[in-house]
Amino acid sequence: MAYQYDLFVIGAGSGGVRASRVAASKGYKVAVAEGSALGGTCVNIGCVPKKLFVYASEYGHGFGEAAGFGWTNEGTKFDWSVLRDNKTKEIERLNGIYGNMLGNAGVEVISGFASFVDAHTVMVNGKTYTAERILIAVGAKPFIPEFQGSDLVVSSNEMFYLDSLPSKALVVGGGYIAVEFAGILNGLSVDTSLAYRGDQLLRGFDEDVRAFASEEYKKSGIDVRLNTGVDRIELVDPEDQASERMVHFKDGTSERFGLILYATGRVPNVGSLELDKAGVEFGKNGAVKIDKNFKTTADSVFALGDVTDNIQLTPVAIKEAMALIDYWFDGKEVDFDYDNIPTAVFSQPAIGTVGLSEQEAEARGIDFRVYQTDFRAMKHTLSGATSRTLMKMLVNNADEKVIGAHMVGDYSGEIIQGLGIALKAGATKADFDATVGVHPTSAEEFVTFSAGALKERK
Ligand SMILES: Cc1cc2nc3c(=O)[nH]c(=O)nc-3n(C[C@H](O)[C@H](O)[C@H](O)COP(=O)(O)OP(=O)(O)OC[C@H]3O[C@@H](n4cnc5c(N)ncnc54)[C@H](O)[C@@H]3O)c2cc1C
Ligand SMILES: NC(=O)c1ccc[n+]([C@@H]2O[C@H](COP(=O)([O-])OP(=O)(O)OC[C@H]3O[C@@H](n4cnc5c(N)ncnc54)[C@H](O)[C@@H]3O)[C@@H](O)[C@H]2O)c1
Repeated sequence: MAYQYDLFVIGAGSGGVRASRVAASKGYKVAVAEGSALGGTCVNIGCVPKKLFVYASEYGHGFGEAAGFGWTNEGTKFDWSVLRDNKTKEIERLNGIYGNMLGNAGVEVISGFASFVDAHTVMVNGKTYTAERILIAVGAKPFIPEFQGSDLVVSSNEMFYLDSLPSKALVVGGGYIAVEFAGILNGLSVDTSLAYRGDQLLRGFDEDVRAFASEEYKKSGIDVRLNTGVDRIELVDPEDQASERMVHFKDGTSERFGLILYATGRVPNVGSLELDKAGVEFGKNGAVKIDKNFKTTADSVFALGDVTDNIQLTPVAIKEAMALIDYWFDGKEVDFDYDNIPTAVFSQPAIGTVGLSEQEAEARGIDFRVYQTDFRAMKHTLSGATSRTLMKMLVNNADEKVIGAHMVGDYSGEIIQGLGIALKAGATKADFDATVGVHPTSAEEFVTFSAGALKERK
């Protein structure tokens, strides 16, 4: 049967743009449907605007720290609307670039939300389109639990377009988005509390990293409240939707906040797709089920990125798209390596991590040793800040390979990228030791770990 397209992609985000652009450049007739702005979560309401906000908030600490270096800065002021609107202009510029990129590659961009008619047909704005293959790349959306007053909170989506900044905010959650936005708000002089229901922030990260980061967040001015749950939320003035919110915590205390951000996870964005019409099965939270070649339970339908609820990172969605292209065009079975994916949390201080945590290495029964240090970075000898940097490295005793590297401190995100290459290449502790350091940096600690830094493990 003849189809209108070789490939129809649903969602022009990190994975969808890459898959459609490369497939078109290799000769496929491709269309992509996008219901919102081109570029998806990362470009519009994720990585990019978030990082711009992080830069903005770092100045909040920077002006104070500059005094120790001789600067006087009187009368510094922050105007939220300037940051928000300059950010939006930049994002609109990127939307245009994405449009051009897709157009130049010959991809037809269809504006609107798509849903399935069958395993080879989708509908957008009442019009049907047929394709030999369909790729689901619709990403994820914020999950906010339902409780009394849950309509009075915002998700990360709204944080990028707030009319004004509150003087006092509560962030609920303990993952990437919670700690990143707590840092942003705190740096922008908002009195910020971070409430997490568990014992420690950042579940899944190395335990030393979690504890160290948590302490550093406190030092930076965030009111970190662990084992803290919200019972219900009310408007302080029930007649005024814009009034402050009264948060009643589970321990019986109550407190007013101007803004409450819920960063309590993200779930696959499959609500509008009508997956059952295509015979596409999904599991927990709507995660589309795929095999190792990204094929769903329908032979003509594939899925990748956040909608599969695996590792929710932009470079992962992009690499998955490239692996799928290799499978389609070169018949290469996908063998995606989900180990050793470097990642950074752009909190303040930032966290960089690649490979195994100490707890993961233990759980895998590996015989390993740990080098660990924490120190005051040179900048802070004059800045007056009390913040410290943590570095940690795990080495497999069996083959001497470095199996994990972790850092909490300035530039962690930048530093961990290079270490990601080293781990991917199978570098040993001896390779690290043989590498000449870059002086004076924090990063050089990773090539100078000596026996003195061996951690005594229980
Ligand atoms: C606040 C925040 C900060 C983040 N920061 C980082 C970071 O610093 N680094 C990092 O690596 N990752 C970060 N992420 C995660 C990253 O954004 C995602 O992992 C990535 O965007 C996933 O790509 P994707 O292609 O799966 O989906 P998305 O980029 O989400 O794209 C999906 C697209 O599909 C569209 N869509 C949905 N349904 C339909 C439909 N029915 N029809 C047509 N279109 C549809 C959506 O509008 C969207 O544009 C962040 C996420 C958030 C929320
Ligand atoms: N720098 C980055 O690369 C970056 C930045 C932001 C987001 N992301 C990606 O986006 C994903 C989603 O981020 P996220 O922070 O929303 O999710 P997350 O899964 O990292 O964290 C969710 C947090 O909410 C808590 N939570 C869940 N349900 C709750 C409830 N009912 N009540 C109270 N707390 C609850 C969880 O315990 C957890 O701490 C991340 O896992 C990450 O992959 C990456």
